[in-house]
Amino acid sequence: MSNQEESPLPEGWEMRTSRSTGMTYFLNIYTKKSQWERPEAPADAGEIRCRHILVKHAESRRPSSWREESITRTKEEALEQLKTYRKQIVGNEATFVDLATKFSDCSSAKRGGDLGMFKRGQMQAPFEEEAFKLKVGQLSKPVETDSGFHIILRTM
Ligand SMILES: Cn1nc(-c2ccccc2)cc1C(=O)N[C@H](Cc1nc2ccccc2[nH]1)C(=O)O
Repeated sequence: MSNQEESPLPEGWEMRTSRSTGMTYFLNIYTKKSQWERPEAPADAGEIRCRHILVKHAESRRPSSWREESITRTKEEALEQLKTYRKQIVGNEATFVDLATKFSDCSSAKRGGDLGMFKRGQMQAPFEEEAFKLKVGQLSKPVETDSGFHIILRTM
Protein backbone atom coordinates (compact mmCIF):
# COMPACT_ATOMS: atom_id res chain seq x y z
CA MET A 1 0.00 0.00 0.00
CA SER A 2 1.49 3.37 -1.03
CA ASN A 3 1.96 6.17 1.49
CA GLN A 4 -0.87 8.08 -0.15
CA GLU A 5 -3.34 5.27 0.45
CA GLU A 6 -2.31 5.13 4.14
CA SER A 7 -2.53 8.89 4.89
CA PRO A 8 -5.94 10.13 6.02
CA LEU A 9 -8.14 11.94 3.54
CA PRO A 10 -8.63 15.69 4.00
CA GLU A 11 -11.74 16.75 5.97
CA GLY A 12 -15.06 16.20 4.19
CA TRP A 13 -13.99 13.41 1.79
CA GLU A 14 -14.80 9.68 1.76
CA MET A 15 -13.14 6.95 -0.29
CA ARG A 16 -15.58 4.79 -2.29
CA THR A 17 -15.32 1.90 -4.77
CA SER A 18 -17.13 1.99 -8.09
CA ARG A 19 -19.62 -0.91 -8.34
CA SER A 20 -19.20 -1.09 -12.10
CA THR A 21 -15.41 -0.82 -12.44
CA GLY A 22 -14.08 -1.64 -8.96
CA MET A 23 -12.02 1.55 -9.20
CA THR A 24 -11.55 3.82 -6.17
CA TYR A 25 -13.15 7.26 -6.28
CA PHE A 26 -13.61 10.08 -3.77
CA LEU A 27 -16.90 11.57 -2.54
CA ASN A 28 -17.36 15.13 -1.21
CA ILE A 29 -19.74 14.39 1.70
CA TYR A 30 -21.19 17.93 1.58
CA THR A 31 -21.98 18.32 -2.10
CA LYS A 32 -22.21 14.55 -2.88
CA LYS A 33 -20.01 15.22 -5.91
CA SER A 34 -17.35 12.56 -6.71
CA GLN A 35 -13.95 12.56 -8.39
CA TRP A 36 -11.35 10.00 -9.45
CA GLU A 37 -8.34 12.04 -8.24
CA ARG A 38 -7.33 11.69 -4.55
CA PRO A 39 -8.14 15.09 -2.95
CA GLU A 40 -5.34 17.05 -1.32
CA ALA A 41 -7.46 19.77 0.38
CA PRO A 42 -10.56 19.74 2.62
CA ALA A 43 -13.82 19.33 0.68
CA ASP A 44 -15.57 22.57 -0.21
CA ALA A 45 -18.80 22.68 1.74
CA GLY A 46 -21.22 24.19 -0.76
CA GLU A 47 -23.57 25.16 2.06
CA ILE A 48 -22.88 25.42 5.81
CA ARG A 49 -24.86 26.28 8.93
CA CYS A 50 -23.63 28.59 11.69
CA ARG A 51 -24.65 30.33 14.84
CA HIS A 52 -23.16 33.72 15.65
CA ILE A 53 -23.03 36.34 18.36
CA LEU A 54 -22.97 39.92 17.09
CA VAL A 55 -22.01 42.94 19.18
CA LYS A 56 -22.86 46.16 17.35
CA HIS A 57 -21.37 49.60 17.99
CA ALA A 58 -22.11 53.26 17.18
CA GLU A 59 -20.45 52.90 13.73
CA SER A 60 -22.36 49.74 12.79
CA ARG A 61 -24.31 49.73 9.51
CA ARG A 62 -27.55 49.73 11.60
CA PRO A 63 -26.65 50.83 15.17
CA SER A 64 -29.90 49.45 16.58
CA SER A 65 -31.15 46.02 17.59
CA TRP A 66 -33.91 44.14 19.42
CA ARG A 67 -31.85 44.81 22.58
CA GLU A 68 -31.14 48.52 22.21
CA GLU A 69 -32.96 51.07 20.09
CA SER A 70 -29.82 53.22 19.82
CA ILE A 71 -26.46 51.49 20.23
CA THR A 72 -23.79 53.93 21.42
CA ARG A 73 -20.89 51.70 22.56
CA THR A 74 -17.58 52.31 20.78
CA LYS A 75 -15.94 49.79 18.44
CA GLU A 76 -13.31 49.08 21.09
CA GLU A 77 -15.97 48.47 23.74
CA ALA A 78 -17.89 46.17 21.37
CA LEU A 79 -14.80 44.09 20.60
CA GLU A 80 -13.88 43.80 24.28
CA GLN A 81 -17.42 42.70 25.15
CA LEU A 82 -17.34 40.07 22.41
CA LYS A 83 -13.95 38.80 23.62
CA THR A 84 -15.45 38.44 27.10
CA TYR A 85 -18.29 36.32 25.69
CA ARG A 86 -15.76 34.18 23.78
CA LYS A 87 -13.70 33.62 26.95
CA GLN A 88 -16.85 32.57 28.84
CA ILE A 89 -17.72 30.04 26.12
CA VAL A 90 -14.18 28.64 25.84
CA GLY A 91 -13.99 28.46 29.64
CA ASN A 92 -17.34 26.62 29.83
CA GLU A 93 -18.71 29.41 32.03
CA ALA A 94 -21.61 29.96 29.59
CA THR A 95 -23.01 28.32 26.47
CA PHE A 96 -22.91 29.85 23.00
CA VAL A 97 -26.69 29.56 22.63
CA ASP A 98 -27.36 31.18 26.00
CA LEU A 99 -25.11 34.18 25.30
CA ALA A 100 -26.40 34.55 21.72
CA THR A 101 -30.01 34.48 22.95
CA LYS A 102 -29.37 37.08 25.65
CA PHE A 103 -26.80 39.40 24.08
CA SER A 104 -26.48 39.09 20.29
CA ASP A 105 -27.44 42.28 18.46
CA CYS A 106 -28.64 40.24 15.46
CA SER A 107 -32.30 39.33 15.11
CA SER A 108 -31.15 35.70 14.91
CA ALA A 109 -30.68 35.97 18.70
CA LYS A 110 -34.21 34.65 19.07
CA ARG A 111 -32.94 31.40 17.51
CA GLY A 112 -29.83 31.16 19.68
CA GLY A 113 -27.86 32.91 16.95
CA ASP A 114 -28.73 30.27 14.33
CA LEU A 115 -28.51 31.71 10.80
CA GLY A 116 -29.65 28.50 9.11
CA MET A 117 -27.91 27.03 6.05
CA PHE A 118 -26.16 29.46 3.71
CA LYS A 119 -23.99 29.36 0.61
CA ARG A 120 -21.12 31.55 -0.46
CA GLY A 121 -22.37 34.93 -1.65
CA GLN A 122 -25.12 35.30 0.97
CA MET A 123 -23.25 36.85 3.91
CA GLN A 124 -20.91 39.82 4.17
CA ALA A 125 -17.49 38.81 2.83
CA PRO A 126 -15.44 38.85 6.08
CA PHE A 127 -18.10 36.72 7.78
CA GLU A 128 -18.27 34.26 4.87
CA GLU A 129 -14.49 33.99 4.62
CA GLU A 130 -14.15 33.06 8.28
CA ALA A 131 -17.24 30.82 8.43
CA PHE A 132 -16.20 28.64 5.47
CA LYS A 133 -12.76 28.13 7.04
CA LEU A 134 -14.30 26.59 10.16
CA LYS A 135 -14.70 22.87 10.73
CA VAL A 136 -18.03 21.68 12.13
CA GLY A 137 -18.06 22.47 15.86
CA GLN A 138 -15.27 25.05 15.63
CA LEU A 139 -15.55 28.54 17.14
CA SER A 140 -14.10 31.49 15.20
CA LYS A 141 -11.96 34.32 16.42
CA PRO A 142 -13.70 37.74 16.43
CA VAL A 143 -14.64 38.85 12.92
CA GLU A 144 -15.48 42.44 11.90
CA THR A 145 -18.19 43.24 9.34
CA ASP A 146 -20.11 46.45 8.64
CA SER A 147 -22.66 45.16 11.18
CA GLY A 148 -20.19 44.94 14.06
CA PHE A 149 -18.07 42.23 15.65
CA HIS A 150 -19.04 38.55 15.49
CA ILE A 151 -17.95 35.20 16.80
CA ILE A 152 -19.13 32.29 14.68
CA LEU A 153 -19.84 28.66 15.61
CA ARG A 154 -20.13 26.31 12.62
CA THR A 155 -22.81 23.68 13.30
CA MET A 156 -23.14 21.90 9.92
C1 LIG B 1 -28.13 37.60 7.96
N1 LIG B 1 -29.21 37.61 8.96
N2 LIG B 1 -29.92 36.53 9.22
C2 LIG B 1 -30.79 36.83 10.20
C3 LIG B 1 -31.72 35.89 10.78
C4 LIG B 1 -31.59 34.53 10.52
C5 LIG B 1 -32.46 33.62 11.10
C6 LIG B 1 -33.49 34.04 11.93
C7 LIG B 1 -33.65 35.40 12.18
C8 LIG B 1 -32.77 36.33 11.60
C9 LIG B 1 -30.62 38.17 10.55
C10 LIG B 1 -29.59 38.64 9.75
C11 LIG B 1 -29.05 40.00 9.75
O1 LIG B 1 -28.51 40.47 8.76
N3 LIG B 1 -29.15 40.65 10.90
C12 LIG B 1 -28.60 41.99 11.09
C13 LIG B 1 -27.22 41.89 11.76
C14 LIG B 1 -26.31 40.93 11.04
N4 LIG B 1 -25.34 41.30 10.21
C15 LIG B 1 -24.71 40.16 9.78
C16 LIG B 1 -23.62 39.94 8.91
C17 LIG B 1 -23.22 38.65 8.67
C18 LIG B 1 -23.87 37.58 9.24
C19 LIG B 1 -24.95 37.80 10.11
C20 LIG B 1 -25.35 39.10 10.37
N5 LIG B 1 -26.34 39.60 11.13
C21 LIG B 1 -29.48 42.79 12.03
O2 LIG B 1 -30.30 42.18 12.72
O3 LIG B 1 -29.26 44.03 12.08
